[in-house]
Amino acid sequence: MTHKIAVLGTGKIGEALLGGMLRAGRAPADLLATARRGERAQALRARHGVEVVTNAEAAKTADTLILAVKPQDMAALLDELAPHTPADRLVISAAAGITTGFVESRLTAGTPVVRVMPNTPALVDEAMSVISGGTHATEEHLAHAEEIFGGVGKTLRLPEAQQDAATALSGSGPAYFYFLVEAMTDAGILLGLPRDKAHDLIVQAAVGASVMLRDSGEHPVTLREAVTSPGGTTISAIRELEKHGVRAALIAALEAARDRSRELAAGS
Ligand SMILES: NC(=O)C1=CN([C@@H]2O[C@H](COP(=O)(O)OP(=O)(O)OC[C@H]3O[C@@H](n4cnc5c(N)ncnc54)[C@H](O)[C@@H]3O)[C@@H](O)[C@H]2O)C=CC1
Ligand SMILES: O=C(O)[C@@H]1CCC=N1
Repeated sequence: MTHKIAVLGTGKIGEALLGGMLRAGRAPADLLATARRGERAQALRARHGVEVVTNAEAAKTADTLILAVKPQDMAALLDELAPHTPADRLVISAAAGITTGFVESRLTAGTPVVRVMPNTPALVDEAMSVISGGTHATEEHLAHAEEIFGGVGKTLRLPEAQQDAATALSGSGPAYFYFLVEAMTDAGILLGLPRDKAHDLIVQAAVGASVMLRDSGEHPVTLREAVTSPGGTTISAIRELEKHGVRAALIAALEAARDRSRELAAGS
């Protein structure tokens, strides 16, 4: 019997995962999706060729349920699923803040739950997915989650106590880089460059820097020092970044994201 995987709540991250599982070679017939609105269900069928069913149907039919609704919608979804979800289902939650304990407490006792924090580069198979097991998750369940999320990028196991921090770093992380690109493109406009050219210059600088960060084996400080010529342009820019407290701003920003993840766990 083939192993069926259902994505429940197929929004931005759910659809990214669905597409990734298809690219990784899973047959559309081995996947299910659920959606709240009819037009969304139709769009998912048309784009991915998967069956879109009710949450109850997904819980009855699939062996693995990936829950990708907003944290604020999780309690309602779990209440809907509980009567239809046998305890042998592997339940994977991708929601920020939501603990495995929260999910376990609303499902049949003994249900294995894995918490995963992916990110949107799953769309291009460059995701970072941080994985933690709940009370009843075995090595086999964790390996299965790694196999699913490994199809769209890298995976890393961390203790669940570090998931809120991981959410601040890698879950939200891509947004910080988009924000920086946006801001630096504005700087290009100020310096008189056309917007499209400024965008291309900054994006390629970001891609080049990212590949070097990943592949060179060098520390970021070493890489930055290699760009920073004595008496040159880069150090003039770095002085302004330090003067404006950009390092402190980033530390405070990620701390705020971590705190928000904790608040979401509390249901606010
Ligand atoms: N967007 C991101 O970069 C990341 C998001 N996440 C997590 O993924 C979850 C979803 O986030 P997004 O995809 O950004 O939000 P989204 O709003 O795009 O997707 C949520 C989807 O769930 C659907 N939904 C809500 N209740 C439902 C129900 N009872 N049955 C079926 N469908 C239902 C909504 O209609 C929507 O399409 C959140 O918990 C978030 O914390 C995790 C990592 C990264
Ligand atoms: O902003 C959010 O809450 C979600 C979780 C991580 C990335 N996006």
